Amino acid sequence: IGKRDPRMPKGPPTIPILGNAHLVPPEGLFKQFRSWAKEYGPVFSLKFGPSNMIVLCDRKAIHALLDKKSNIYSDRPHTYVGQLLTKGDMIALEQMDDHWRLKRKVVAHNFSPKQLDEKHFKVQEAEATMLMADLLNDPKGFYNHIRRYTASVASVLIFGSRGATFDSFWAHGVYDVMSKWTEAMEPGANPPVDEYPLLQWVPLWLAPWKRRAILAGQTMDKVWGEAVNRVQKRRAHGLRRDCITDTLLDEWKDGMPISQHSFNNLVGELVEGAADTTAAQLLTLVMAFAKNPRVQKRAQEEIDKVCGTERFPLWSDFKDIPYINAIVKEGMRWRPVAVTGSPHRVREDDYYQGMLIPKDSTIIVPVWALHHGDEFDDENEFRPERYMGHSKLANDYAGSPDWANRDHYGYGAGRRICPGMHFAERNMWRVTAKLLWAFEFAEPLDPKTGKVISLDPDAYNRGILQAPLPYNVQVTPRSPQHVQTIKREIAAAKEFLKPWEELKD
Ligand code: HEM
Repeated sequence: IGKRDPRMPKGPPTIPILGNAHLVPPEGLFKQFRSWAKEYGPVFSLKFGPSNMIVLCDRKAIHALLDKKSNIYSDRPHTYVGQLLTKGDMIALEQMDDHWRLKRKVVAHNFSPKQLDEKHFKVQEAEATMLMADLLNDPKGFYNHIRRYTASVASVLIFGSRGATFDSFWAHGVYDVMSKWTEAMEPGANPPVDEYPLLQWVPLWLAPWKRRAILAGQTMDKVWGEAVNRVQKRRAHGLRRDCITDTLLDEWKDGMPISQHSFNNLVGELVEGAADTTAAQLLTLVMAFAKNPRVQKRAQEEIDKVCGTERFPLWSDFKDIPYINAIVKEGMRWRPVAVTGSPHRVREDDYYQGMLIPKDSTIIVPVWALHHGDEFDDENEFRPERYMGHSKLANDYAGSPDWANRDHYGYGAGRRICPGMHFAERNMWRVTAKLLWAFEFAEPLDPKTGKVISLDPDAYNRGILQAPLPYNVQVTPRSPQHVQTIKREIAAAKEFLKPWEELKD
């Protein structure tokens, strides 16, 4: 046990029983992947007791395996902690079976480019106007205003209720779930229970990691149970709203093809997928703007030429303001929220360039390590210019056979690639363009000395999803004309969002 099959890709030397388990740092495994790739080659392996992990820090290998052989590379590793947390009901952790296909279809249909560009965009536009209004009224609260925006857009589309302030259940509920979820699931934060199943029998009182997972699951059940209850209560009063949960409840009125718990988690998971990840990337961008006035200036020059001060940038300006797309991509490269991607599992023995990839190996796309490899000059610099040759959206590159030209791996790869990416790309483009059109972002000043307080670009939370820890920036409107234009649009945005106002009990 713990010994590497010599036919497998190379990796760090193993010790009996543990294999490489003793080498996993309690945090920062995502950075360690880069060091190991440099030492053992871009496709390397790790042993955790009897289990195998294959890390693909290599564009060509990702395409050859996850994209081209997705029929065998699209399961998920079994996770005891994930099971404790979700009771098996979570699309992101499920095996590639009929249950997963049914759920994936719901997501793909509701968040297709067509649905987004013909229907949902109006919600995104109106909420983005409200975000600008929030930043005008309370610039210091920008951190939660951005988190409110992403949660509220998702809650409108999914539950038919907006979170007008961060205090609203519809805005903060998802963050209550996610903070517990990401801590409980961080690679390295739990004992290797999947490799040594005996650990499952450690009693609860001796296993804080188990208690943490159960607690995270209880929070999840409570929040999504309440969300669905609120929808059902509203419907019992004859109030049907235009949203995904109502549509599914109508469609499945004669019987659900999944359990109630699975349904609650499915709709909840969509808000989870949408809110925290997108907010993390947007908060990364705001920090990058404050630290890089040059980037803001270049973007604003492009935006001003197209929009002036009289109107906001719109999605229809996408082609005319190419720097915004480059900024969004550079944010995904520089600080990808899913630092180690989401693990896949291979169904059968396979070979890559003569190396054995044993059945049931966990396959990792080490997103942060790929994005900080030697192919990027000054990989620690935030420099959108590196993406100026990539004028398309992420899905165009992910679906292309030209693997060498892929923009980034922030949404994963293969058949499990993020089904919310069309939604995320549009959210990020819209908000980034509008924020830069309206505001200047600068690092904060020390009130006593008047000196600039430099923001720490590495101050991120731990966990499988990493967002900047709360920080301060100065947010200043660019001109009175910009302020006037925002104010002019607020009434129409509020009116549009009225049908999704939160109901009072
Ligand atoms: C910037 C925003 C986002 C990022 C960076 C992101 C990233 C990811 C990644 C890395 C995966 C795993 C892919 C893989 O296994 O290879 C994933 C899966 C998933 N994402 Fe996203 N995501 C984002 C936004 C969204 C949105 C807006 C939604 C929902 C509308 C969503 C829903 C999902 C779901 C349901 C899965 C699981 C798919 C499966 O296992 O089949 N995500 N996402």
